[in-house]
Amino acid sequence: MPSHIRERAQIYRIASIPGDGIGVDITEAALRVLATLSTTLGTFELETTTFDWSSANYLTRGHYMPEDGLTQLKAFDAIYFGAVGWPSVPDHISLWNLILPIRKALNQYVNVRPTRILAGTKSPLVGCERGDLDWVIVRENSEGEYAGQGGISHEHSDHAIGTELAIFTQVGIERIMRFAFETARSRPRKKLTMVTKSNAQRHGMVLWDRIFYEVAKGYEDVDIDKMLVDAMTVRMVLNPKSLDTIVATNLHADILSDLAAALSGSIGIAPSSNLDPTRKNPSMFEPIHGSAPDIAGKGIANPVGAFWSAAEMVRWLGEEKAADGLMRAIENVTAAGVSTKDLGGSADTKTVTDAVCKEIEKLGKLAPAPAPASQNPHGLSINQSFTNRPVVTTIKGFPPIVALHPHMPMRNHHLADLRLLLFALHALSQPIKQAQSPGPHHLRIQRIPSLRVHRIPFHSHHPLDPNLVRPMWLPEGDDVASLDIAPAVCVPLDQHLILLARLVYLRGQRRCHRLSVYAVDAEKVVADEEACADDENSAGADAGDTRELACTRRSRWRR
Ligand SMILES: NC(=O)c1ccc[n+]([C@@H]2O[C@H](COP(=O)([O-])OP(=O)(O)OC[C@H]3O[C@@H](n4cnc5c(N)ncnc54)[C@H](O)[C@@H]3O)[C@@H](O)[C@H]2O)c1
Ligand SMILES: O=C(O)C[C@@H](O)C(=O)O
Repeated sequence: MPSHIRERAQIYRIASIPGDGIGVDITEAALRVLATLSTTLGTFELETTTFDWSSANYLTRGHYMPEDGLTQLKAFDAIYFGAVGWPSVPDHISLWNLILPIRKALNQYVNVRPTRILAGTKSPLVGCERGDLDWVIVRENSEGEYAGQGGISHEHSDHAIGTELAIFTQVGIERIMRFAFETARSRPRKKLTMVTKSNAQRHGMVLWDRIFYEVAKGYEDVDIDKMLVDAMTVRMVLNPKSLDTIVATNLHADILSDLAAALSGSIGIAPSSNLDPTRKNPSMFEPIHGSAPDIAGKGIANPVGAFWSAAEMVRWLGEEKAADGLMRAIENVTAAGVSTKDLGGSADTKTVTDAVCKEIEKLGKLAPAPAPASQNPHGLSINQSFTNRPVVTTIKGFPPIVALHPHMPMRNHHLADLRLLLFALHALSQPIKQAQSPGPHHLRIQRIPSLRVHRIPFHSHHPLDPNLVRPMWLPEGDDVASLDIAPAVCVPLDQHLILLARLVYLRGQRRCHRLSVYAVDAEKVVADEEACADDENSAGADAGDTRELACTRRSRWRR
């Protein structure tokens, strides 16, 4: 890597909610493992804030979250959750005052629950070997029996009536189906099984069936089948190999995923990701188990599900290699037979955690050096690897360059999705400060914030397809005066097309110009953005020639 280029570790802000019972033990263990991962790899940092929202505090304060709890969470890049629920508080109070409002308010409409038999562990199913059970359950996470509709009338009489209304909407079903198809398509077997109960439940479940087949038309490469949930339990036990990706309603998938976890060895190993695929809100990662009051405080909870959830969080944040490393470390430990009682071992939570940390450190020593950044002939330097994580590269004399390829589970086939590009704009609209060292020309971004953007009533033409008008996402708090996105300059760089664009917007009272550089190829969308200036300073910053532009920027930022 040329000496004038430095890569900075990416910083992510994590909200940690340990909750109750073993949620506290496994969250502590997971944060330790994450800290070891971050220190060992040096490619990312986590700034963790812990919230003491628990049943014990509910009993003393009268609430789990404060009134602005959900707003507070929105400021983070991701949420790490332990478990909630304690015998002294009715379960529907704990669930409906903490975890369910988070899932709902933060639009986490997908719950991904992978299950497989980890190295060194055994399924209770006779003859079921590693590889015979390798599933991803996609749980609809916002509606069904969890919609919160219903009530109790005549409560204190012999005629009490309780209703629990299951709500299924076209929008809700379609979006989960698309996510499930994309998930199935991304896996080697490209196989999706849809689960309902459309024989007995003749409205919402029938709608599920219909939409499943409609969405399937766009995924002819995915092999599909449909099961009734009762028969599905039989198939999971008797023919686990016949399944791969599974999509089911909120309630059905909740139940099936506990069964799946048990069939893969223990509920203690199973992870989950509550995702907002739009990435407008932080997603939440948690093991699927509860607070396990029967073993709480004994230090014997299996932390593997918590570690796996942490790996999924890191992956969602874009740190693929770190996630793979963490999974390797976990499986090296299970393969060595270091496991808790639920998996047939005798280790406690701390022993397993220590072992995983040691494995991470060992793997860190073997890790190859990061790929060097490439320098294009026009003076713009872009990280060559175009990985899924945001890469911040600082170049002496230039503002930082950010390469973003947000990990989009919904594959976007458009070449340059403006939303992604504006993520980069938003990232750079955060305070950029002149570093104290190493020199006056060295600029850096303090952090990449969570992608808090809001939709504004504004549309623009797609840069590559003038007929395609798309909604835009803009930096929070900034008013757009005008937008000028045009492929004025196209420079081929390693098989990537570089487009320049100019965004003019108001920041407070100032009028700002922002020049953007987009690197695009057929499969990836990478936004590479830089240069923002007050109006009076931006003269000459026209997208005429890349080399000239680079020079303009250099002199402007040197002042
Ligand atoms: N997402 C959540 O926060 C969540 C999920 C499920 C249950 N809950 C709540 O948790 C409380 C207890 O629920 P439950 O008993 O039905 O389910 P649970 O998952 O807490 O426990 C079920 C059984 O599995 C064992 N177990 C769970 N996790 C384990 C681990 N990591 N290592 C070893 N053994 C483990 C427990 O000891 C228990 O025997 C309830 O209040 C419930 O509402 C919360
Ligand atoms: O969502 C639920 O029903 C609570 C718990 O079972 C879970 O899966 O998180």
